[in-house]
Amino acid sequence: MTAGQAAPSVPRLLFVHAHPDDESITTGGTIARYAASGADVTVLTCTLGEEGEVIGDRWARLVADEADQLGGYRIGELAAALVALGVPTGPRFLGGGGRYRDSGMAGTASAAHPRAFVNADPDAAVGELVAVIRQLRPHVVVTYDADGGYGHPDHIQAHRLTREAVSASASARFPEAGMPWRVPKLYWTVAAASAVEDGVCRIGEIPGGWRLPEPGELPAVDDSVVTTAVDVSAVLDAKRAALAAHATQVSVSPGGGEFALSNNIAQPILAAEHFVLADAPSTTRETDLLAGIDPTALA
Ligand SMILES: CC(=O)N[C@H]1[C@@H](O[C@@H]2[C@H](O)[C@H](O)[C@@H](O)[C@H](O)[C@H]2O)O[C@H](CO)[C@@H](O)[C@@H]1O
Ligand SMILES: [Zn+2]
Repeated sequence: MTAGQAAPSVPRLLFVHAHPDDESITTGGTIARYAASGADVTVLTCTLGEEGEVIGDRWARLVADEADQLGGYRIGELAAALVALGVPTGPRFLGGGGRYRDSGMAGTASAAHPRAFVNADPDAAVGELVAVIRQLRPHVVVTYDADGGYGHPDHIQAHRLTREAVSASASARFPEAGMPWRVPKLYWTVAAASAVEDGVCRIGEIPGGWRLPEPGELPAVDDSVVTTAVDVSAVLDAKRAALAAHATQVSVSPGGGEFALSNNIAQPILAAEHFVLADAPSTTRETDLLAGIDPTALA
């Protein structure tokens, strides 16, 4: 083991996300569950979220078109969210904080920024991610599916770079990035359509100004592609607290059953989080990301 490496027998999971808030929105319950179980959990965030909108008036002028301070502020939100999820090591950014900038939603001018994540040099970014993987030696890596969950360019970029880095980590590429490490399981975080539909049906009273999603409006995948359902019902308070920590991006309803982004579209806080195990048979069905892995056999 080298400095910063976890003990061999402790399960190690790496979550690769595009912006501060994604870790809590899509995988907050899973992070909290495995952290609470004693696993070594790392959240790697690719940008600072500089191009986000801001909920409320207090910090509205931090946005990119005004003070352009939102990225720094969101580091603090991410730190608080990770405390709520039980990740003691705090925020960690691909290439170091500020290396890559939030590219903005598809079709926006911010994608032209030289540091925009979508403009990252693929070899450089993959090499940076390989170095993280080889240092952490994760048993599980989680990121988005090829569509980035809902098509955000930074999410799609995170998928592409993570997929290539997981493959490269096991190869002789990037010899300066440490000893090769084969990641046993690579997952995409997804939202199972049946769970989303059921959750939306259960939404009761919502805050003024929010609205219910239109049928099919929330990102979701057909249940048939989902390989893994992780029960997070025991850690929903931690997930709610983490969502609330991202207060410029996320609002949680007073009853705690729903959240909304700055678009004020109510989304259910689900008791299960769903994943697709990359390159696995579509018939795979599991309830544990670590299924089939013996950490003691993986030094
Ligand atoms: C969850 C997520 O990926 N959020 C991103 C996203 O933010 C959305 C964006 O501002 C959109 O215009 C709003 O309607 C929506 O409510 C927001 O969630 O894109 C931002 C810019 O790239 C990013 O900072 C934010 O983390
Ligand atoms: Zn995002």
